[in-house]
Amino acid sequence: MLSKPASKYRPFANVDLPDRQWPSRTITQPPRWCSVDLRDGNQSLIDPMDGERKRRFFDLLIKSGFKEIEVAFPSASQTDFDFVRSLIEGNLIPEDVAIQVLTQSREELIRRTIESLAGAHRAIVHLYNATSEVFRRLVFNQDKAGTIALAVSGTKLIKELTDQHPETIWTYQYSPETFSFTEPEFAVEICEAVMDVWQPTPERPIILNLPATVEVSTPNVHADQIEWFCRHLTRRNCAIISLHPHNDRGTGIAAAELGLLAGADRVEGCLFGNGERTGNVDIVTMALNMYTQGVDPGLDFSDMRRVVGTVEHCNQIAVHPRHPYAGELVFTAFSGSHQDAIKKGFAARQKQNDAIWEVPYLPIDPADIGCSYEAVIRVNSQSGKGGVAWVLEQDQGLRLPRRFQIAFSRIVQEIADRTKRETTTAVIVEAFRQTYGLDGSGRFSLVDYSVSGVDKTGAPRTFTGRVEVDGQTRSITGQGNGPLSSFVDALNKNFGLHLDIVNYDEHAIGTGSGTQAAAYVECVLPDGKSVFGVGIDVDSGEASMHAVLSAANNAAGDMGVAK
Ligand SMILES: CC(=O)SCCNC(=O)CCNC(=O)[C@H](O)C(C)(C)COP(=O)(O)OP(=O)(O)OC[C@H]1O[C@@H](n2cnc3c(N)ncnc32)[C@H](O)[C@@H]1OP(=O)(O)O
Ligand SMILES: CC(C)C(=O)C(=O)O
Repeated sequence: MLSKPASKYRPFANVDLPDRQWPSRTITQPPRWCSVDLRDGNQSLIDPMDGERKRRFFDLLIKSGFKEIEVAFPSASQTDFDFVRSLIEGNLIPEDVAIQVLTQSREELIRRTIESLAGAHRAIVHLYNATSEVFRRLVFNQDKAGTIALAVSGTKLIKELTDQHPETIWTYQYSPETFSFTEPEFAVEICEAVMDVWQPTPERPIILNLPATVEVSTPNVHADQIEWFCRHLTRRNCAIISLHPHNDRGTGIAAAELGLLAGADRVEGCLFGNGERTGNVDIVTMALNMYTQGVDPGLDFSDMRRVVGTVEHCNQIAVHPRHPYAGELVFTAFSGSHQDAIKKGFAARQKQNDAIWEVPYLPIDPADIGCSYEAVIRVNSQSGKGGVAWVLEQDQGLRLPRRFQIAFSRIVQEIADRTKRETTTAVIVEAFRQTYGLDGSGRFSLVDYSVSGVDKTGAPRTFTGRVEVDGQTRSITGQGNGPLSSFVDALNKNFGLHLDIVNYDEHAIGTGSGTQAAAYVECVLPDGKSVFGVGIDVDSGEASMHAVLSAANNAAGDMGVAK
């Protein structure tokens, strides 16, 4: 018989909320953020952080603008306890930052937790116990009353102990752990019981943290759960509703965003989504998502590479190269049509000169998080002319005319196909220099020359010069209306070429005393084929002569030039 794994699972029951309000709301302000990297993130690591790594992470969180940071589970280990002490005794916590610590509802653990906080200016004591039916039955062997009693007894003890230390500004946080699969009525009931003990006020609210300890439903169900909870809690104005989504179904961010629409005030999560199993909600992504909607998240990730480096060091886990906003490849397009659109977007941006960001395929300006535009386009066999042209412009300041781009991109495409790997900037530049003789590899080189001046009769101008071809110097002359046409005439006559210039372009490279000129020519041959040439020189006249010679070198390869 075929096994049917799907029959092992039950669908998640929806919340009864037909008049839900959240779908028609938008996020217009950031939540209160709380980083739980040093606790929930830390407890998921193969090797939990030592004091040095915790300290580096803590400093990063402060720099990034977090005002609430869960720093430890002090009763878990001496390392965690000592870390809390080191922050307090070392006076390392800014006045406006509250450190948060987690504890189970067990007397000895609570006492140790409060002990760790002695002397803190501001502290959030966070108590949890699991409330869902399956945990009550399988893990705690407890009924609902017993589960409430555990939360209430822990809250009473914390109240008693914190009341003995009025020098600290205390906030109390309670988490009905496994909220995401707790009966909504019971979640409200247990939180009300905890509030009855703590007696929060609008001025001194309690934090009710509603964790998706395991993500078990679609994000809309999570939003319904949060809205239902907010609407049924009797003293809503005395509570900060906090979210703590995990990412088991890969929709932690969506759940958190919809949870905010549903009325939550606060979000707990980790940078880059570290955490148990598939992680906590990723605060970096959530914050930058807000950015892209014109909402200032109130967190600073403007030096993203430094943030990534520190987090990788502390967690000893690499941030994925495709991680939203932060991955090293997220601003890089390899494919031709993406490159084309990005290039056009940047060109339009230079002209439009306003503050609105509108570059196709780039939801955020890389500069906003400290990234340059250099890596926005990289070239491989999936790339097109726009990508190759971008690389040459960024690296060499060259702005190839459209038909020139098409011709050169075929050469790059051939390299990419042959090597079957990324064609780096260095390889593209080298291929360009070689193809157009900028490296001196062409058969022809111009030794010296002069062109007769214009006279009043309009007589043709005469090119007289010496050209080295295959190691031998030859004197040549030719006539034309200008320097270029007379040079072309001389080359055609003396070497059996049949060049006809059909396009000419030039532009400056750089500014000031280092300015150079780049000149591009396209010539057609008798068979209708085009050959291209480029010349670069401080003098624009010289640049154009070199461009013609470059085209001649390419034509010579094609035509079997007479010696
Ligand atoms: C969803 C979350 O992230 S919750 C946070 C989880 N984080 C951690 O567990 C990391 C830190 N934890 C630890 O270091 C240890 O678990 C400690 C120090 C807290 C406790 O260690 P131990 O005393 O050895 O207990 P153990 O780890 O086996 O925990 C299970 C016991 O705690 C009880 N328990 C679990 N949660 C709670 C709670 N919130 N309140 C009271 N008791 C609890 C269980 O019922 C079980 O009791 P039992 O042994 O009588 O059956
Ligand atoms: C303790 C709680 C908030 C938790 O970490 C979880 O439920 O994931």
